[in-house]
Amino acid sequence: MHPELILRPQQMKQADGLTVASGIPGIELMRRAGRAVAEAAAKMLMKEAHVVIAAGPGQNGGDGFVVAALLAGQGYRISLGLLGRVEQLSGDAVLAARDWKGPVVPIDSLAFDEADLIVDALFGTGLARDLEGVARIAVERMNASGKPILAVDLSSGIDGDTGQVRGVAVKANRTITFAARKPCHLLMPGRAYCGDVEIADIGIARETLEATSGRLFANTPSLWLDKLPRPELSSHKYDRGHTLVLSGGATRTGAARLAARAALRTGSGLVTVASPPEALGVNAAHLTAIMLRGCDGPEGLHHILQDERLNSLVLGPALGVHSGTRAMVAVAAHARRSLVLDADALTSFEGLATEVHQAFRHAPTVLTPHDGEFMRLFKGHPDIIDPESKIERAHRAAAYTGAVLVLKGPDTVIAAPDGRAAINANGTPYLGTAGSGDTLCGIIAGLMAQGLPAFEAACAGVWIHGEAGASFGPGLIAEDLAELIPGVLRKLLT
Ligand SMILES: NC(=O)C1=CN([C@@H]2O[C@H](COP(=O)(O)OP(=O)(O)OC[C@H]3O[C@@H](n4cnc5c(N)ncnc54)[C@H](OP(=O)(O)O)[C@@H]3O)[C@@H](O)[C@H]2O)[C@@H](O)CC1
Ligand SMILES: [K+]
Repeated sequence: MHPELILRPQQMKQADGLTVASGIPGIELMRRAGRAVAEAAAKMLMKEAHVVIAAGPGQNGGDGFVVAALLAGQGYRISLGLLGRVEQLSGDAVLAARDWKGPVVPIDSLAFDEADLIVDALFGTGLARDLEGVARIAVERMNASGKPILAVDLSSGIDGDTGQVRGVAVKANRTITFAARKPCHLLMPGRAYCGDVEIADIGIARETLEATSGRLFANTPSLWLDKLPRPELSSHKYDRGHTLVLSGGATRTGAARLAARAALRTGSGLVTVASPPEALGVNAAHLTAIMLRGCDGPEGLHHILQDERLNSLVLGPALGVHSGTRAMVAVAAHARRSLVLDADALTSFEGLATEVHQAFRHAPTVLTPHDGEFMRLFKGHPDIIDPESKIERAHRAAAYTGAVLVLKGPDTVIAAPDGRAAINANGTPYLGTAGSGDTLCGIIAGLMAQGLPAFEAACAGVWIHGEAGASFGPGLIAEDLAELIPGVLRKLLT
């Protein structure tokens, strides 16, 4: 399978159509889909177990009929309930329903409480509106039963494209999807509702999936591994870039050091902390391999950047929310180095997004807001903050600023101004700890210092950060993260 591919519902429909046109009948695809679900169900069941199948009015329901026939043939006890009437079915679902020789009962008479396993085949990618009435009650009863639920394609009630709940949705333990993941398998809350997702190959060719999938990906190493820097025998530290991290004032210096250490651990050949004069003492007391320079405001930064070897900058963590920070961002953007902006560097532009309109299109720039920072930065720009899809929000912000957007959260989305986007899925709740975001900035800047383009650096950085956090688990603090980076890189590079 191709884990980086994601197909939006419309694109999946297109891939399905092309496959049928190439000579594989739709009912054959449906039978393969149903077989994959039946195989997964059988692995979850004892012999002669009772399987309750909720089938919907479309092709997702058709898959449900295939599952029913296959599992009945293997000796399982099946109850199948349909939303609507058999005569109302259309397309391949009609053929699939003919294969099922057992009774079809109205969905509201299904006894979910008596199931050993519930198969949710109510709605898939064709969900068109919020669940109401009988459909809504069926989902609520499934969830209330406490029985294990296996979803066909996706949890019914989840919007395949945005991952949002349409009124109510099935809390599935597991989902079998077909050919490729859909956005809802990675975006929250859909990811949580779908449970463990398995991709079943139903014979749709890779070329077809690639031709229809567009520029949205799952953030897996296959996206950027070939671009990850690998030092050669003849490499010199100066070949591996020089990252500059701006420090906050005397009582706010830790964030910059966290970012700086992460950049160094990620392979930036040299790293310097640029510190306000009054904070030089405290920074000096805590730095060893990382260098230190005094930097007095925007003019100081302008002066330091006369050194062309400083090729990657981190600006924002603990810098303070004020016009001085905005001026520093302007100097950095003007200097045309790789740039990572986070925290105060973003919040200082609260309500002033027009000041960053296309500001970053001349140099590789990555903005790393969480939802709150994103909303503050683009306040007054409903076209950017209102779309329901997180991918769309990130896309629009990237196009507006000319920067790569890392819209952080449990389902971090990375979007480039050229239209590429990736959804990350390896994050861990343990990353929600003070200083974790500073470390992420340092990783991304460290990768850009070594020549990785902004989008790949952001994707790789988010993934490495997630992997580092997950490898530690409970008790993780930001100081641990930088020390975990070598282990993650070792696995990627060897
Ligand atoms: N693509 C592929 O390669 C393959 C796809 N396959 C399968 O097909 C699935 C997609 O099938 P699909 O397009 O028929 O959509 P599906 O999700 O069954 O729902 C549509 C039906 O629900 C109805 N409806 C919608 N919303 C509603 C609501 N809120 N409340 C009530 N009703 C609502 C809607 O009615 P309408 O909107 O027309 O009134 C229509 O009747 C896909 O997920 C996968 O499982 C596999 O067989 C293998 C190959
Ligand atoms: K479903």
